[in-house]
Amino acid sequence: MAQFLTLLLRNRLAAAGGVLLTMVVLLALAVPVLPLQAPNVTDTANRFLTPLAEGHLLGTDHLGRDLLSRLLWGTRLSLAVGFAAAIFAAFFGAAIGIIAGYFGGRTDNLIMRAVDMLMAFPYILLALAIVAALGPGLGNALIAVAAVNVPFFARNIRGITVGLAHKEFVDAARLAGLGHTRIILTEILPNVLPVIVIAMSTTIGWMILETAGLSFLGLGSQPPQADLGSMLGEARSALITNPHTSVVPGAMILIIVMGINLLGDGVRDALDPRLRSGALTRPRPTTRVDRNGPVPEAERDGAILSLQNLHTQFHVKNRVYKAVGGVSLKVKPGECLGVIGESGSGKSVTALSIMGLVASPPGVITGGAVRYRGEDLVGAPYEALRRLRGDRVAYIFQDPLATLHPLYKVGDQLAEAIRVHHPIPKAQAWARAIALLKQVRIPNPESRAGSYPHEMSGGMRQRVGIAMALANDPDVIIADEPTTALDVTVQAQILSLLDDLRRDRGLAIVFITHDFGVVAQLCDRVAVMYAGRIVETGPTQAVLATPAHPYSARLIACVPELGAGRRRLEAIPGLPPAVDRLEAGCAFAPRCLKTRAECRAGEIALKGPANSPDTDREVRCLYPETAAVSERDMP
Ligand SMILES: Nc1ncnc2c1ncn2[C@@H]1O[C@H](COP(=O)(O)OP(=O)(O)OP(=O)(O)O)[C@@H](O)[C@H]1O
Repeated sequence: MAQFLTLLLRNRLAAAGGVLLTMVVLLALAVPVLPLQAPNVTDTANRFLTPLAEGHLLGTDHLGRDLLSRLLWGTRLSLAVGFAAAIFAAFFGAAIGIIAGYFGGRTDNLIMRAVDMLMAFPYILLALAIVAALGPGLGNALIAVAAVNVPFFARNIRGITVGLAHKEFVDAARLAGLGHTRIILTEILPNVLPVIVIAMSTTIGWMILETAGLSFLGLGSQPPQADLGSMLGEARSALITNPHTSVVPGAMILIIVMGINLLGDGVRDALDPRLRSGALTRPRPTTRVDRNGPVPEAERDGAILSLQNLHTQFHVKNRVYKAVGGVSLKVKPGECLGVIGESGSGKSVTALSIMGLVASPPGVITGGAVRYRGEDLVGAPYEALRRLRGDRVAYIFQDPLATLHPLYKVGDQLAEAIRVHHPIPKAQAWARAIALLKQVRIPNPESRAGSYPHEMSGGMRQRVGIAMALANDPDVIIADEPTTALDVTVQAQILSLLDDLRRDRGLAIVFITHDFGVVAQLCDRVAVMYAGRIVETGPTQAVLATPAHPYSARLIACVPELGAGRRRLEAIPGLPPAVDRLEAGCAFAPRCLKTRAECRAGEIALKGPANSPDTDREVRCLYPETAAVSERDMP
């Protein structure tokens, strides 16, 4: 709640709307105790007094009634009716939507067709018909306004509920034997509640306007009772001669509706952090580039892909998340580079930055270069990146279910991936798709090519993702934890396939993983990441045997060893730092056992361990583990 309020208040417009609305609501609540004149007492001798007349701050209306008093009493009534209508509409609409979405089938069909019928009438006509049937009066206007808004809530909430009804946690509740009512109340409702609140916050203003509209037509509040709409209706005949009588209630409607809408938008943003961060806006086809420093010079080192001091950040409102803070990596043809580190260390963002795939907003590449065959890809035109993506540089993503299209057969998706870059006949692409499925050890590939992603197991989908990466015989594969969903036998087969490809075809692989076993098996070199930076890099066997950075050492000590007997696994105490609040010095210092004052001051360079003859090893530490040197020096 506190976080919600902080987010809401940070939005200046929403805060202004909130202040405006709170003032109006407080004023409306205080009306009975304010020293106001009676709102309905007529005084024809003092008709149409202008504002600031003696005893009448806002003047009088056509019957000499005090406008200020009528305005405040009318505001109180309009607010009460608007809020009540919104609550009724939200309650009944959400209940209908949840029932239709949860039970589905015939129940859904019956309810939604009835809702469609209601929606088929223009809303004002429907409201008029309801008031005509029930008779004029504010209570009936409230019912009419609530009724015409029920379909809006019902449709919205039904859509969300359909998506939730078969989610794993709802199925789990069902399997645990919970009844429908309990599931709806404990599993569905908490998930749709924010949507209901958001929908309410954005429709209350509209409902106040609709109620005012009915009163304006004489169908809402009845004389002498004042609400904002009826005041406007009565002032209609004097619009030209005494405009203040219409301006006063009109201005109040404007203030209320504006206040509610500004606050409503703020509530929506605060309840949906993805909207705030820009994650729901359509991302640009390439990551935004805003390089502050000079572009690093190309190096002639035989690397097919090299990252030079790459910086990628997320700009969310006034916060800057430094997800990648100056990463330099290189991989040669036929080489496999492992990137390892705790969750959140920036491995995936580094990988996505290579082809400009970090979503913008909120992602921005703020420095460095990414060179493929010497060409800098940072800020390269979209067409150039599109030609490389999936063809020369391919990705295997972490979550294959999220990347495969649920409505197309996997064979078609593979064929499409090929035909996007190589316009070959469909039949030929289909045959290649089958060959690829075979290559990634999918049993019965001819029939499996005709399966939809949901018909496959997690491991099979993962292999389809791998097949798609191999589809165009790329030069570089960037694999982001590609074997996590695979059992050890299939994992071993896939690793040996990748290994064969790099040896036979010179495929370069950047392999992101948490698994040291995989790194040891496949990677020539390894880079250890922490808080968006490389803290150690070197040949895999050397780093695993004698880690130089205390973080690498402790990370390796966390790995259980098969057949190593009983040994205490040393978890690393504490948590990785938040990348929007990185302190000066070593980011690992708060968790390190060897921290000294100088570790927390200034930049620490990535360089070869002191006294080490090994130029291929680098560590970002002032006091690296000495074993890194001494053991390697042993004969
Ligand atoms: N849209 C975003 N807005 C703000 N911060 C983000 C966003 N996406 C990622 N981050 C931050 O960037 C950092 C790096 O995330 P990344 O996904 O690269 O981690 P990772 O090392 O790949 O983790 P994992 O192993 O769990 O996949 C994290 O601190 C994460 O919170």
